Amino acid sequence: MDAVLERVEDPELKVFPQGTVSRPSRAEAEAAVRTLIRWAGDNPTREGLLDTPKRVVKAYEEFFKGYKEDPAEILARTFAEVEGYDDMVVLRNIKVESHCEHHMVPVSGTAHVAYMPDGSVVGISKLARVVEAYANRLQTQETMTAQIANAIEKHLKPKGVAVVVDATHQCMTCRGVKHGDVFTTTRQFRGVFKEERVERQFWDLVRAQQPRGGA
Ligand SMILES: Nc1nc2c(ncn2[C@@H]2O[C@H](COP(=O)(O)OP(=O)(O)OP(=O)(O)O)[C@@H](O)[C@H]2O)c(=O)[nH]1
Ligand SMILES: [Zn+2]
Repeated sequence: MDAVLERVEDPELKVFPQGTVSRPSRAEAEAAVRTLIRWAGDNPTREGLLDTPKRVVKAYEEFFKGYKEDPAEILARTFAEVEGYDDMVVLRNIKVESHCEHHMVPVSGTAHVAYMPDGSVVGISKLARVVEAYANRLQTQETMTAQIANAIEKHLKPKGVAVVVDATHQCMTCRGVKHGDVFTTTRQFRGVFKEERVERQFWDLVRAQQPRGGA
């Protein structure tokens, strides 16, 4: 009989995304990897595979560390001393390494994140950290894009937010339909970024080819 997953608040986790379930032990997670190795048709007790469950579980800790990160905390510190700076802040080409919730295989790409400050600004690295916090969880690209926009909107309360994610899904390139080179683009424009003029300025900045390392 399938184990019944009960919804519990794990004290080790700071964030409780919808449906968070009781967390198995490391030994249980390693045993699950041994099961998958046997399912693939190999022998988990042979020398080359002996330490693999340990490595896979360690890798999972890294891939899914976003569940322990709290975007509210990441965006908590803002700076108001900006000499009245009142235009958009755009971070282009933030690296995105994620895993799709349907196949748990890599999704790789980039995100462009912008916001229109309303008085104060946030440390720019924090925007990249918010992208990572959601990328390091299981979700669809659409969900991740909306989550990033929602977090910035909720915690920074800017005049607007724009998030564009461009990514390839290995579940489409390495298996299934096997269509390589397909990029999926998802976008969320909120507040003033819904205005055509502001959206155009955003795209102009995203597409601007500035020399790297230049002034
Ligand atoms: N919308 C969306 N779909 C995704 C994302 N990641 C993976 N998918 C799709 O999720 C779908 C799952 O479809 P299913 O029919 O349940 O699974 P499947 O049999 O493995 O599908 P195929 O990939 O077509 O072989 C597939 O079409 C995937 O391409 C994502 O981030 N967003
Ligand atoms: Zn997938």
